[in-house]
Amino acid sequence: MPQIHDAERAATADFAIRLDDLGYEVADRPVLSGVTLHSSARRIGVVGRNGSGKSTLARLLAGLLAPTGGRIRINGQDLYRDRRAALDTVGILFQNPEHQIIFPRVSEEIAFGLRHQGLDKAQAAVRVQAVLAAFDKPHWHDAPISALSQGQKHLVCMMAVLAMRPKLLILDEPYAGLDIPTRRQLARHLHRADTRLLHISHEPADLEACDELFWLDRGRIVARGGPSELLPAFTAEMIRLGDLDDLADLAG
Ligand SMILES: Nc1ncnc2c1ncn2[C@@H]1O[C@H](COP(=O)(O)OP(=O)(O)OP(=O)(O)O)[C@@H](O)[C@H]1O
Repeated sequence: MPQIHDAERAATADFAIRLDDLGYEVADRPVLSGVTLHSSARRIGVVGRNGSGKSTLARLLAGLLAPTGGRIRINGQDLYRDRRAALDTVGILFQNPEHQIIFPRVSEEIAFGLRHQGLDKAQAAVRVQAVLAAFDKPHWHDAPISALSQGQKHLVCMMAVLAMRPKLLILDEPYAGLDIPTRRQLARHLHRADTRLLHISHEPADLEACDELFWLDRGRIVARGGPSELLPAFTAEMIRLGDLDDLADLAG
């Protein structure tokens, strides 16, 4: 039905990621070069092998790093310069929950970002209870995070980020090292959440549900497309590379 199509387009068109000729250098060495990516898709995937620049791209998108060249706009905003807008716009989940978690108890960890967003203590407490209830974990309120498993720590990070109601959630390989049931459970929670996703991974299976994909190779976007065309091509190339005996790429 064309009306639904138009309505869907209008709903997604109001949120856009625009990267123009983005570059990032460390000590004169390019990590990302000439990255141009425009998308209003609800679930965007970025696939690339180890060292292709994925985590750097995630941090740039979240406004945690400043580009050394080009321009990034998320919803028209420069999130590196406008930290307040960044807090309200983008959440990020990292590979390792230990890099994200600061506080000893679950409720404190979830409340932290909310207080930064400007909620007072009572408002944050209400939001913490609500998110714990939504994930069926009210009994985790005072739980010491150090006693949780790796998968449970990932879930705490996810709850803390989603409690802030980001418009865009960036996933930087958050499922690495988790078993299949845990990955599937976390993925199900995420897909229920009312947020756009930008999922970064070297694992094609993580990205099958994306609407639009970008292939990052040696700091450049080398292909763009839907999962059914791009993921088989990526997998074939990874197998081809894996069959070579050349480890030069791992030398850094
Ligand atoms: N601050 C930095 N200092 C030195 N080198 C860096 C820095 N940040 C990134 N790099 C280099 O840039 C390249 C891309 O790193 P990045 O972590 O973004 O890749 P990645 O695709 O996320 O890799 P992986 O999948 O292995 O996590 C690597 O060669 C890395 O060593």
